[in-house]
Amino acid sequence: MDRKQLIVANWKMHKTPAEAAEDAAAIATALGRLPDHSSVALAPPFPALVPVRERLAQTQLLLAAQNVHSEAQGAFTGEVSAPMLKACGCDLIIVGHSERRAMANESDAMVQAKMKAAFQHEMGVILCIGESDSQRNEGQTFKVLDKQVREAVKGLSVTGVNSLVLAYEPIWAIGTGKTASVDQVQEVHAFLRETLADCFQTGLEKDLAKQTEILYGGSVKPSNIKDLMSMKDVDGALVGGASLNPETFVSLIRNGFDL
Ligand SMILES: O=C(CO)COP(=O)(O)O
Repeated sequence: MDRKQLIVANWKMHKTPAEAAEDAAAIATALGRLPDHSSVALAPPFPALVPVRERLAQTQLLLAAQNVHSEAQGAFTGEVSAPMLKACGCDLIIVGHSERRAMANESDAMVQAKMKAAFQHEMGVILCIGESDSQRNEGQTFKVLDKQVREAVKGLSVTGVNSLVLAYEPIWAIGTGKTASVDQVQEVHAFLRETLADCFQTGLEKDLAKQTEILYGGSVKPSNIKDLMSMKDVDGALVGGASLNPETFVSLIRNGFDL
């Protein structure tokens, strides 16, 4: 069983629905048919999900949401639930992004509940984890990541493991232009693969955990994606800034997938 390659555009709080739909169509047209085992997903802001989905019909591109609430419905002003995102045509949900952990105080327990909601409604999860600058400088990187992974996947079913993608995003590398070195990234990804397998008991779960795609995120650009993806345990990227311009993002994908 081979791992797949995946490159995801996280558009964060950028683009109106019309702009997002136009850019999605431009990306899909420029890419054409993708090789087997290589996928691309777009994560626009909530209001753009449906228009982007419409433009992605008949294409292989996947649609991702940037967040989800753990409950299916209720008095949660400003929140969006998993069944709503499913109805918008989402394939994946980004959960636990460091910006949400910092801005909205999302705890590991909340992240876990959000993941469960996504799986219950048959969507995949891109689980973001990563250490801060001070945690790395204090030698806490592996301890922090170990806790984030273990707390998030506690009680996860086989189906859950099967629908999980990890995204290692060191906070100090997000939007800073400071990319982690390929050796730093490989070291962390290998650690994450082992840690994830160690979270499960059965052979099947452990095998699935070892096959989990692990993406890197943090100042990924067309110029560094090839080197990052040449590392053994790097299966793709979660891209912020360099995904906003369709031409730049398409060239990043071409370099990453060797197209
Ligand atoms: O946070 C990120 C993707 O989720 C990374 O953002 P940048 O690519 O802008 O550093």
